[in-house]
Amino acid sequence: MLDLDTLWGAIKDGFQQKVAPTAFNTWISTAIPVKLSNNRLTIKLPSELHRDYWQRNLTQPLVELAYEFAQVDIQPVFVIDDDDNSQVSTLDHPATATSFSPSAKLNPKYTFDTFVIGKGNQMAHAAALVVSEEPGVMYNPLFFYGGVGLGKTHLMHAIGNKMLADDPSTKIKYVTSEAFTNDFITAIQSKTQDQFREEYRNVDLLLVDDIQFFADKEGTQEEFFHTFNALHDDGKQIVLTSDRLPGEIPKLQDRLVSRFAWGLSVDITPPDLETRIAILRNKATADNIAIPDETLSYIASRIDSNVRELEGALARVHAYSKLVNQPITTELVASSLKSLKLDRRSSELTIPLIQEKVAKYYHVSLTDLKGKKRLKTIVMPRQIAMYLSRELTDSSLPKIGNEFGGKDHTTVIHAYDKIADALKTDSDLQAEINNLKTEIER
Ligand SMILES: Nc1ncnc2c1ncn2[C@@H]1O[C@H](COP(=O)(O)OP(=O)(O)OP(=O)(O)O)[C@@H](O)[C@H]1O
Repeated sequence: MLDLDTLWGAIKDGFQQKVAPTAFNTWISTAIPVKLSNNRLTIKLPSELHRDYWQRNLTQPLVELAYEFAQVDIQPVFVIDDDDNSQVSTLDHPATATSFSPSAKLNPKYTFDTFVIGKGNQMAHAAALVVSEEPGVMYNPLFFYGGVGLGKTHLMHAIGNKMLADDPSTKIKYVTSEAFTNDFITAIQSKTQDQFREEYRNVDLLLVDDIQFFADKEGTQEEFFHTFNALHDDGKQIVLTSDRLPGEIPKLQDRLVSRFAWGLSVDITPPDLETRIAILRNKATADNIAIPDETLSYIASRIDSNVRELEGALARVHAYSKLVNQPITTELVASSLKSLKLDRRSSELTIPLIQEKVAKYYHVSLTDLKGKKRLKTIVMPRQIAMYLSRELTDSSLPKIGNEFGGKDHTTVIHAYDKIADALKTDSDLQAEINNLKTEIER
């Protein structure tokens, strides 16, 4: 008869060989085996964070180590120390050790307080606030769309954080669409669809990030459709984000598109200069970085479309100033951005440069490249130039559209998707794009 202490001793020895000492001390030494019955091994962990880590990274090796030692398939069950409500999902479902994405991995820094309101996001911000105060009533679903790094995730988490602050018992689930898909696949593989449904339908607020990755995933869309309906019927709030409007997501089922239209869709556009400066100033204060106003303006003027890059630039400048042991000044920033090649994307790699190189490469005139002619010999280079503009610069979709004779951002998305799709199979095109990239980045 396999005894708990002997088994755990062997598992610990095994982990000692497998993982680095710090990891061992952090994750393994803090775990306490509680019970072994019917091959179910109950392990007590200090926090949700530990449990998430175990579920993600250590469950498989644990099962293997136990098998190696005792030739039994154990099913780990994690409970959290000193929390009576922490009887995690696996306990309620003795037949499996399936683990889905943890419930509310909200970033505590993403709150309404830390969000700077500007022209491009004020509507989104207001809608988010309304939803956080009266979830499931006004805008359901709330759908944020817009380019990368513009604060969609931040606002989504702010809603969750506010609801939790108002009522700590609120049940919230935040996942990316990929995590939803993975959970769904796990549920099918381990025949735990009921548990999956329980996880996703028994919440007050469901946040799904980047749903453009649902494109092409028929089965997942089907399941999400039912999840959506169940929550909506129950008056539970749903918040979604995507880089584009639902109708522009390729192969997104019509019934989902129409359901998403029940609520409110708000776009977030890149912040103007004043907002960028305010974001930088807030961030500098929060991180205790001493930096003159004119230097903040300088950084904000160099990076003009993506808040994530803006914050990244500040962090790098800060690190650089510590490295060279000098205070942050505009001169220091200029040289650090240069040495880090940080502003290359935004300053040197411009859309006009890309257009010029592409036009030359395919022997078409710049006017035609930016114009409206539908000749195949022109359309293809135009789409390639749009694709490269999105790949190589930080420009927003509307900005790219503008640079191509005032085209709509949906035209740019279409061009991008078309080329990205063709690149998967067309080796000639791959070679051409590679040549062009070398040409442009030279
Ligand atoms: N208005 C704002 N005020 C303060 N911080 C902001 C603002 N907008 C964005 N940020 C910060 O910029 C970073 C990127 O934002 P976020 O991750 O929310 O972007 P996103 O739109 O979800 O991007 P992606 O499409 O890549 O997921 C975060 O650190 C966020 O806190």
